Amino acid sequence: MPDAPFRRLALIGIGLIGSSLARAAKEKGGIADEVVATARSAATRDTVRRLGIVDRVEDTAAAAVAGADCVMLCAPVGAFADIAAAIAPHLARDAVLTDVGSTKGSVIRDVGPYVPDHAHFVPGHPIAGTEHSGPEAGFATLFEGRYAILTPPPGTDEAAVAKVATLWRNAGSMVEIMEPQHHDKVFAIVSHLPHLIAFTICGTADDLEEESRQAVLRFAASGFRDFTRIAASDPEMWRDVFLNNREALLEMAQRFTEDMTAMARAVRWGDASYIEDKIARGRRIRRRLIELRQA
Ligand SMILES: NC(=O)c1ccc[n+]([C@@H]2O[C@H](COP(=O)([O-])OP(=O)(O)OC[C@H]3O[C@@H](n4cnc5c(N)ncnc54)[C@H](O)[C@@H]3O)[C@@H](O)[C@H]2O)c1
Ligand SMILES: O=C(O)C(=O)C[C@]1(C(=O)O)C=C[C@@H](O)C=C1
Repeated sequence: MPDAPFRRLALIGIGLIGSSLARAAKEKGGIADEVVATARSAATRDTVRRLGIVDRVEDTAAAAVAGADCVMLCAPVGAFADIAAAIAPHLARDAVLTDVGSTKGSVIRDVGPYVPDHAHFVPGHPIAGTEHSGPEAGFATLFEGRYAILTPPPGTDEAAVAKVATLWRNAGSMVEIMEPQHHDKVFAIVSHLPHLIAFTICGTADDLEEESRQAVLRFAASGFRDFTRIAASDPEMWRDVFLNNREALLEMAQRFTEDMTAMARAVRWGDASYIEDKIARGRRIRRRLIELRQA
């Protein structure tokens, strides 16, 4: 097992992402010698105790961070400001505070002001997940071969950034450093908009009158099924992502709406070459993505 960059890791919130990292720490090593966790509800804390995936479960975030040299926020991003306010007075000297939130500008805005001078703040985002949530949904290999993006504010202690990078590399990820605004724009198009579209198309189908709806479910082929996989994701997490990447998401949604209107117009007027051209472009993108993954 590789040497761990941290002695004690405190996970604040432990669902799919936190529990996957806890499992990776136990099964792969190289993450932290000891993992402590807390969650908002007693039921989740009991589940985590029963699963035996961490060394200790604490009832409060303040108790979980005491004596930890790494604290990772793994709750929905809308809860980060309150969590940061609650844990700030309990952070150890030179503790590294990081997170896994899907938005980065909002996390820097909400958490940054609470970070005491004696601690280091290294925002992060593992680009790995599934449509499942909760501590039972995690697995140790989730981060393998995936990117982990870090968005440290200017002047962040380089040793702290290096330690968080080592943690993610040992979990199996490729680490990239990005500007938070650039991150939010990129993930608005490759992650947040696709989820918004999936939730919306399922809603559109569900709004159809009862008879057609039964047909929709009965004859749902893989195209619609692929959307329902994404649409099965956690409502609280995605509500927070949308509301905390509002500007970039609205810009991408606007561009998408314009492109969809153009496509609908081509269908209405029978513009075969426009339609074929757009479909061929989608196909090229899919092929390029597959080639990149194989490289
Ligand atoms: N699911 C994904 O695909 C994915 C991928 C990358 C990053 N993320 C980010 O990771 C974070 C966690 O997502 P997840 O998929 O693990 O969610 P999840 O729903 O599986 O788990 C969230 C956990 O946070 C806890 N929690 C909620 N509010 C809390 C609070 N106020 N205080 C303490 N704990 C609280 C819940 O009890 C649960 O244990 C989110 O910020 C999300 O944006 C998710
Ligand atoms: O694979 C999935 O199901 C995901 O939704 C994972 C996914 C994504 O959109 O790619 C979702 C949210 C993240 O912040 C990162 C990854």
